[in-house]
Amino acid sequence: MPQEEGSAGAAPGREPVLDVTGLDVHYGSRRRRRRALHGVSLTVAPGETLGIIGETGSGKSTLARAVLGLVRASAGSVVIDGEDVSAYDQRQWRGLRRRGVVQYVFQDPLRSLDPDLTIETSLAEPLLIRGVPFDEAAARVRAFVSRVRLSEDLLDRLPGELSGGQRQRVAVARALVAEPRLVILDEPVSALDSANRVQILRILEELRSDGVALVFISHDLGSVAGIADRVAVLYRGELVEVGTAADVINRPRHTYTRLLVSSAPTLRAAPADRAEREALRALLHA
Ligand SMILES: Nc1ncnc2c1ncn2[C@@H]1O[C@H](COP(=O)(O)OP(=O)(O)OP(=O)(O)O)[C@@H](O)[C@H]1O
Repeated sequence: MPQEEGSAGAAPGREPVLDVTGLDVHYGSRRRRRRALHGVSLTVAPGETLGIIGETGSGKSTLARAVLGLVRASAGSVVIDGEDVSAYDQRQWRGLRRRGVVQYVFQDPLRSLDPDLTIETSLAEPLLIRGVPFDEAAARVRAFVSRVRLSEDLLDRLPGELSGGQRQRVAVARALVAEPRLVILDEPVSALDSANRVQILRILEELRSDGVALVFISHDLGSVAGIADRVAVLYRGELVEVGTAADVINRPRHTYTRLLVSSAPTLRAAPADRAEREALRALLHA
């Protein structure tokens, strides 16, 4: 099978930051055991953004959790920045997180931010944990705040005193301030209005030049298409198609991808009509 169809390989010659091979994840036990991911393989290179799209229940969050060590895989391996983390215990995971190698941004920024810490403390924390001296951390926080287009006036506030868009910018800043190698963003713009959505996507686009690898998860192909170098399509726990964003949109190969593209009219000059979408759905469920 050609590589682009089912395994998201990084560009040759660059050591991947994330290398997932043959990942299986199950939930439940015995008769309630259910497979959530099957045979997922992907890599993400430094400075690359991989978009992962799929409908609700396709396994996107499970993939993120497995990469972050929050659920245990039943088969396969996860290598982050050259370290095989598949068999890490809790202590080793704590060490990896403390070093700030991998960061996570949730759809709801309140989950990424401690409600009792000021924005300044939240942003400084990842740096202080890594041993950056206080004055240097404060200076880096101020520089980063302007990169994510937030006013320094917000630094003294609590997360509850910010708008949703401001909070998500803080969450993105917190994930990136300590220069991680890999950031996983799980539906980071889904809860935002279109102006804030565009702003966050622009900020991420700019920060990519720092060489961080981004995994951008969404159910919406439209949100991912503008930012991802490559797009991986997850369907019922399996990667069914991987390619450049342009290829996936203009030449979708899998029936499910064709349905996704046809359901996102802004992506195509001539959107599919209802009859075409019905026909694709029938084919998918045949
Ligand atoms: N803790 C859990 N226990 C049992 N089953 C789970 C658990 N978490 C997820 N699942 C199941 O695993 C499958 C994949 O779920 P997952 O949350 O990864 O999908 P998703 O693509 O992120 O969906 P959404 O877009 O709705 O967040 C679903 O069938 C879901 O019901």
